[in-house]
Amino acid sequence: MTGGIPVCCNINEFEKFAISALGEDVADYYQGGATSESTLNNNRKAYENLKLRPRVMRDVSNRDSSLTVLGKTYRSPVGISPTAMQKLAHCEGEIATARAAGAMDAIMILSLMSTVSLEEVRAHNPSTTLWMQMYIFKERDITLDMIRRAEKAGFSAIVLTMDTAVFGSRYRDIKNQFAMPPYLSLGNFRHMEQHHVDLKCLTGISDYINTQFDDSVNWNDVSWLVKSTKLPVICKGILTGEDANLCLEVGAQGIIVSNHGGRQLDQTPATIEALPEVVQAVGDSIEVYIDGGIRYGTDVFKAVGLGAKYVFIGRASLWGLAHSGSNGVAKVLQILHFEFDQTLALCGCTCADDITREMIVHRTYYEDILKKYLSSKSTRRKSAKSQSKVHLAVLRVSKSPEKHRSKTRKLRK
Ligand SMILES: Cc1cc2nc3c(=O)[nH]c(=O)nc-3n(C[C@H](O)[C@H](O)[C@H](O)COP(=O)(O)O)c2cc1C
Ligand SMILES: CCCCCCC(=O)C(=O)O
Repeated sequence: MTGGIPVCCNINEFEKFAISALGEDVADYYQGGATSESTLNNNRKAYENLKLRPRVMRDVSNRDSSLTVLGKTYRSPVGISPTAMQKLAHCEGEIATARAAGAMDAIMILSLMSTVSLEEVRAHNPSTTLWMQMYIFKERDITLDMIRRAEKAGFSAIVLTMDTAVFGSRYRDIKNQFAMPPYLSLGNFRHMEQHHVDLKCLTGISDYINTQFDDSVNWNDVSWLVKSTKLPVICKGILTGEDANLCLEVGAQGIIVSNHGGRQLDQTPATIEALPEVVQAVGDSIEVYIDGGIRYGTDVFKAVGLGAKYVFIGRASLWGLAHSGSNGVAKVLQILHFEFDQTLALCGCTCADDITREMIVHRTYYEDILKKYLSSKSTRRKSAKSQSKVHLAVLRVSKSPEKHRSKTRKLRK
């Protein structure tokens, strides 16, 4: 315990603490997903379904766990995805998250729906790499104005969220009648009265999104957005190869494979399941990143091994923020960084480029081997006599391993 706050060693402990410390409606808003929450749960399950095939004895003394994104190298292999209304978790909100990202050398994507304005977040964190998340509003001027403000404030990319044509059904929020509390406001919209009144209604957030966001948006609008800024545009919410190719066509510079943390369309694949299709579709023509369900350094390893150039966390950073503000977020990033480095070492890798496909297999790989092995005719246990002959041969390891192997093969026959 430090000052009554428990020390947390992993992301699950941060989550447990945050859930117990936050009000039930906020905890549900942060933790919950859409509809049956199947996608939400699958985002985690799919990582558990992937197993590591580590290589050993490969001199891993000189390791580098940094990753390079759009030509810039970051010490932290994990960045922060946009999450709305961070003052619900901590009084400093997005300012604290950005401070942690800066300290750990991680990218932070600021939600357009932040409780601190983009200018304030920047002013408090002049050296953090900040990307600005964007929606396309019915009133295009709102989007354009936000882009200009982000450019002026020195943000280095625009992240267009593409999976929010309409708002997902989050039954926990409906049951809780979740709305933004009256003491908070959306920092970027402070001068626009309408954007506050709407959010304080009982069905506030979903009504707001369904009335303000344009559900007629299409790839022409993405193309328009790409042309309307000098900043690189990153498309967030891509789950198919077809859409990944369209991102390329409209001139985007990055893709975030994301299902919005299971909060929008339910029954989509886990993001780690969708990643290979996207990577295969676009090859090296555009950088592909991922978020959704990342809680361990082994998850980062698996994502990078399957082709992600960088990895983002949403809820995990909120759990850190709720625990101890900026220090908590920094600690969460530190844990994931440490665990990723440890996974590299224990898998026989010194850097991300050393991770090979053979090191990551689906759980069924071992199930299939086991099934074949068990059903093969040669699985009958050898007689005690022939077993001990094999054992003796192993002990008498000859100088030539090949000679030794053929000897034991003969003995096994
Ligand atoms: C509380 C909460 C708020 C979110 N707000 C936004 C947002 O404002 N814009 C956006 O593009 N995505 C938003 N997301 C989705 C995240 O950016 C991200 O895709 C997702 O959280 C990743 O999954 P993870 O939480 O399992 O890491 C939000 C997610 C959560 C949990
Ligand atoms: C105040 C508007 C909330 C925007 C929705 C944030 C979001 O994307 C989420 O998943 O929640």
